Amino acid sequence: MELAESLVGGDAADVPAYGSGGFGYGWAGVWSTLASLLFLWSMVQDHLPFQLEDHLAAMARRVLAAVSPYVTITIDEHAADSFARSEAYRAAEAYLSATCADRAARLRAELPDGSDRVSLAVDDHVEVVDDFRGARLCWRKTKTLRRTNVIAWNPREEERRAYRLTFHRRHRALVEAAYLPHVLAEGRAVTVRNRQRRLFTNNASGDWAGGEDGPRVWSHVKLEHPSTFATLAMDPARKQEIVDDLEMFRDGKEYYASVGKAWKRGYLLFGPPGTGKSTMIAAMANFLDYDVYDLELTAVKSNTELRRLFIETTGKSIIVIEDIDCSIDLTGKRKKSNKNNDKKKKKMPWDNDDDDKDGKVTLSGLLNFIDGLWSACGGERIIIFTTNHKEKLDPALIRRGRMDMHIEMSYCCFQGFRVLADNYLGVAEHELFGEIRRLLEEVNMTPADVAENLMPRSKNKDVDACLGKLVMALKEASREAAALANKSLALLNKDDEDKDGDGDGTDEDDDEDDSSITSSGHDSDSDEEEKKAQEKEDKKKR
Ligand SMILES: Nc1ncnc2c1ncn2[C@@H]1O[C@H](COP(=O)(O)OP(=O)(O)OP(=O)(O)O)[C@@H](O)[C@H]1O
Ligand SMILES: [Mg+2]
Repeated sequence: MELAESLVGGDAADVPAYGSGGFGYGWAGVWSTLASLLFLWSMVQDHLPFQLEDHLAAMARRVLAAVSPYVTITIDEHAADSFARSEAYRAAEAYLSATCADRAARLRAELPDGSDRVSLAVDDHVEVVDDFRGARLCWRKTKTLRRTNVIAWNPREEERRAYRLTFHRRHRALVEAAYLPHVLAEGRAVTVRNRQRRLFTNNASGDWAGGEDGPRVWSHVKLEHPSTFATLAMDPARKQEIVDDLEMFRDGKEYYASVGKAWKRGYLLFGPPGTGKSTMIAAMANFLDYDVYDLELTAVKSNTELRRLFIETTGKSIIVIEDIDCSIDLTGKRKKSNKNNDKKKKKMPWDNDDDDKDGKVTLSGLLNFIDGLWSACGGERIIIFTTNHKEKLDPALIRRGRMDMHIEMSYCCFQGFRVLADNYLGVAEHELFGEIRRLLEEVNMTPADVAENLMPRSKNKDVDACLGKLVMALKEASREAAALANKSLALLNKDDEDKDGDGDGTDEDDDEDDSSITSSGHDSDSDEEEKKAQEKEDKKKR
């Protein structure tokens, strides 16, 4: 309605020649008189001072508005004092391209920035008629040259473009209340359908220097990952559950509003490396048609920066933090140096910082990012964390409401293998399938490894050779697993024998082992205390 209100400020002077445009109200005489007046007007225009000319033009508009049964609404390309294209203009353009372009005699082809698809728009000064609930609505794109004494670098800056919507005044209420909101909604939907999706990454805060349109906190490239749910290898029932959940989210705006929940949803993807967590994110983005914001948390220096990054994301997007356990100090305390840490471990922003110093991302900052008041602004956002070690994550971080759905990405099952075999080799059945099923039940192999084995080595897909290669790899993995199991068993037996030999059980090593097991309870208690103390400290700072 707000938009409708603002749009209805247009004048009624630019009424097109409806005698030929299809309105047919028998005003031919009036229009021909007007045409003569306009001709006369253009003749005298050049000889009048500016002020007088403007005055006469305003008067002519008033006279015309009084006698004409039509109303014209103008949607300018640029709102006053703005360089950016007005949203209403873009929506009208997208709406007309999608709904009325096929009726236009003259079209203009454009290749929008970063898109591969040519878009067709109604050309300047071409009239198209739209029907809406029995009302006929006439659209025309106009282009006038702005009169200015300033010489512009770019001649296009001189042009003033606008869409003019003309209709009979009896439809005015309908247009304001229903048609304009319809154009806006449809136009936005078309823009979303046609847009090139983007993959964003956060810039280091030192590079946030402001441009004309504000600081650039994110940079982006085209999102071109080809993964879909059809190509994702996993248990089909679980896959369907995820698809249903995503659909429910995407279409759930009213539902979320009705239950008083912010329109956002969190997914935790966990599992060993190579089981398809990142692939799943791409499949989700492709399914929902959302942008992806890949948040590199180690480049964020403070909770304030984190909030800023969130505010700068748009709706219809997935915000991803990969390997969350490696990106933040989940205990809220300072990390101890640990040489045995994961190979993926990244340098933390607080590594060289004093703990008491302000300016670092804390667990509570991250919790607020996901679930605080700010997280609700804008809506329609999905937040995804991935991890190889779910058990390392703070329960507060992954509780329902923050991470609503926990999805385990696991080793390749037979159903998953079938998807891969179909994708990579185009086979749905084969005599080796039975053996592969049996081996997959025995051995843990990631979908990444299965896929690599199935990948043909030449253009002529040799299905037998590829499946044979997989069988060999599975057998090899099975042998290795058996050897490892034997080795572990032998070590355990040796340990038992050592203990029996010691008798008193006061071996130093034993003590150490025991303490690491029993102290885990104590450690976790003191961890808990330290975490609470840290959170209090954070709150105070804020
Ligand atoms: N479930 C799967 N379905 C289809 N392809 C998969 C699947 N899992 C892995 N792959 C293949 O293996 C490659 C690696 O997978 P991906 O990067 O998604 O693993 P990941 O779980 O994110 O690993 P990491 O924990 O190391 O980040 C992908 O490019 C894809 O080709
Ligand atoms: Mg990954």
